[in-house]
Amino acid sequence: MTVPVAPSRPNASLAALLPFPAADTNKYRRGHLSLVAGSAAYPGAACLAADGATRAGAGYTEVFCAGKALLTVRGHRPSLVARDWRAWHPGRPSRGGNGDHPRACVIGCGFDTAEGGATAGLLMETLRAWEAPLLVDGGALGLLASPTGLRLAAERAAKGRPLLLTPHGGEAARLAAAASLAPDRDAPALAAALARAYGATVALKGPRTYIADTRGNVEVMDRGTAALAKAGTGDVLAGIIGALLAQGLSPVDAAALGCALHAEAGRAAEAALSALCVTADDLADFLPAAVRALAAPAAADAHGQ
Ligand SMILES: NC(=O)C1=CN([C@@H]2O[C@H](COP(=O)(O)OP(=O)(O)OC[C@H]3O[C@@H](n4cnc5c(N)ncnc54)[C@H](O)[C@@H]3O)[C@@H](O)[C@H]2O)[C@@H](O)CC1
Ligand SMILES: Nc1ncnc2c1ncn2[C@@H]1O[C@H](COP(=O)(O)OP(=O)(O)O)[C@@H](O)[C@H]1O
Repeated sequence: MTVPVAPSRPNASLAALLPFPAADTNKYRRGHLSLVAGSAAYPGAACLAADGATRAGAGYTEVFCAGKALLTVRGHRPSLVARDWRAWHPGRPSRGGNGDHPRACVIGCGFDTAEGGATAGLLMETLRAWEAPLLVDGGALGLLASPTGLRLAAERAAKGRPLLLTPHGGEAARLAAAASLAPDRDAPALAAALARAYGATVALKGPRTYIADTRGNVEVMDRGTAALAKAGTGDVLAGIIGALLAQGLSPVDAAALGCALHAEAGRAAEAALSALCVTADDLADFLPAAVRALAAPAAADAHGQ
């Protein structure tokens, strides 16, 4: 089974989506990202996602993590606001209302499925009650791959509440099995089928990343580098895309721009550090170079025509 795939967007279209701040903005108006991430086993994933989010422009990044991860997250960056995830209440209305105070939530980076009940409860309650855009990543994708997850995803779609999934190949296989999708699909067809089954925008990650929307459109992002094939780079990507959602981009635009920025940051890191030595910890520091690569008029390379 094959589906038509649109090519990577040109630089000019991506650059037009960059959410540079207005002169009279404030930290809340710029976008408030709630990052429900970081178990006792994987506190680093919350730190990596928060690095991506803050560098990608979120005005306020708030991490809700396991109690045992709090010290690690608080010590990672002074600008991060870190709270115990028992204080996460997805049904509470946001301060300032939606228009003046745009919000998004990323859930699942560093969720440890062995933690079972606690993380499953966080995901299911967030699917049910969180009205603003929601990105599900990492260990939460394994929890979503269940009859309850499928039902809550369908209920979100029926209410028009945006959902975005960022699986790697292993996580996509679990999501497909839970939705009884035949396994013999190529990556673009799998992304499209998952988008339909979960009523979500899907960025199926890999050497090429396929972004499928809920109407059956699929586009590829093929600017990456094998330097990105290291633990934790996906957590940084989730934070970047979450920050773009919080700044008002639609799920498909946030995925397209976020994946392109992540890939450009990987290439800039590779140029400085070599493909061997790049780590996920480096990526956020190369996001400024990625922004410049997309935004500069001189960046009209093969992707920019
Ligand atoms: N520093 C940290 O704290 C890190 C935490 N992480 C977290 O660790 C948790 C588990 O994530 P993992 O991805 O390690 O484990 P998973 O168990 O979710 O997935 C890995 C399994 O999927 C299979 N697989 C198939 N196709 C794959 C593909 N294209 N890419 C990767 N794996 C593929 C692998 O063979 C492996 O068996 C997540 O919550 C994640 O966010 C990881 O992101 C690594 C870094
Ligand atoms: N060979 C490759 N070429 C380009 N990009 C890659 C390659 N391998 C992995 N990536 C990218 O690296 C990231 C890995 O994400 P993921 O598998 O979720 O890692 P983790 O769970 O460790 O954070 C994805 O954005 C993926 O597209």
